[in-house]
Amino acid sequence: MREIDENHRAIAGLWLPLVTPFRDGALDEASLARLVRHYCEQPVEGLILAATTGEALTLDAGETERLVAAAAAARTRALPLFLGLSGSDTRRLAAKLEATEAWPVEGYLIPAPYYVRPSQEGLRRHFEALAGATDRPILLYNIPYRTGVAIENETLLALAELPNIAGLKDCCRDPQLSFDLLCRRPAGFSVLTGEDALFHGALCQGADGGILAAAHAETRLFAAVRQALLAGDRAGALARWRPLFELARLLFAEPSPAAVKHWLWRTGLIDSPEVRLPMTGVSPALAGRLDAEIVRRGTLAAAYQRLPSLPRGAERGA
Ligand SMILES: O=C(O)C1=N[C@H](C(=O)O)C[C@H](O)C1
Repeated sequence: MREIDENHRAIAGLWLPLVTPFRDGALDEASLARLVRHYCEQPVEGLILAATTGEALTLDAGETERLVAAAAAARTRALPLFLGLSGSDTRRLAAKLEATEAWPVEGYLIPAPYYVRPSQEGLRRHFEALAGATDRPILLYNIPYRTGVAIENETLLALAELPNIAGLKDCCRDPQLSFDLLCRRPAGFSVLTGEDALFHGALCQGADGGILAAAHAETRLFAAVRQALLAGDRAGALARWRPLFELARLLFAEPSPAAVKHWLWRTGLIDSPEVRLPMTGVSPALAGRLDAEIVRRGTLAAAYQRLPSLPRGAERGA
């Protein structure tokens, strides 16, 4: 049976897979520090560095290390940092995990191996080996449409028995499978959705939170959806969610994170919207829609003030 390490807090609430700012081809540490300081003031429970949104596959080892060090140094509160690590060679990935032992991160987000399409037994043994290579908590990441292989619920439940397999970032895009997992998961195994447009639905099914690139924008409002549900205010949650659903779709209208970076650039949080190839910047048409939405939301923010307020302290997280 799973033993929950007292040091491993349950992972819940709104987590942000932070973009990696670039300027003139290099890691932009000034923008990174500005971003981290900004999100330290928002109701987020943690940051994930070098995940999909962080364009991890374009970072070299030195840049990833600098990214982590700079983000950790910029924190103005004890905001947990998780590191995205991916790979399709179990031995090399375990070595990468060990190499980050002294880095200032609290845990890892690790997707299924991509391209090679292993069996469920292969997936189980892969993650068992990784769990054995660190004492830190690991969030599994099931995103079959990116990796080419699904981690099935039976495999997830077997892995959930390991003490440092702390939970799942769920991007299976099948609400029935997600609900089946939520019904059968052991205590202490967190499930957070990584499907931005499904955030409200996942919370209603019992998910613990979300890891959402779209929450770079309107962060407080994303957090408020969950807080309203926790407070039993279903109508308030839905009222807050409707405009966020449209925003999430807009920010994913073209391959992510180009739109998120455009938004952050236009709102002054990063100095450049640069992405690294093979990702490309937003099209002129999407840039126009994003700019119009940024302007429109200036007005929307006022409308939110008129919604019934949440219980005291609720917006800060559970
Ligand atoms: O950065 C991530 O990791 C995220 N993954 C999902 C994806 O791969 O598209 C989306 C989520 O918002 C962030």
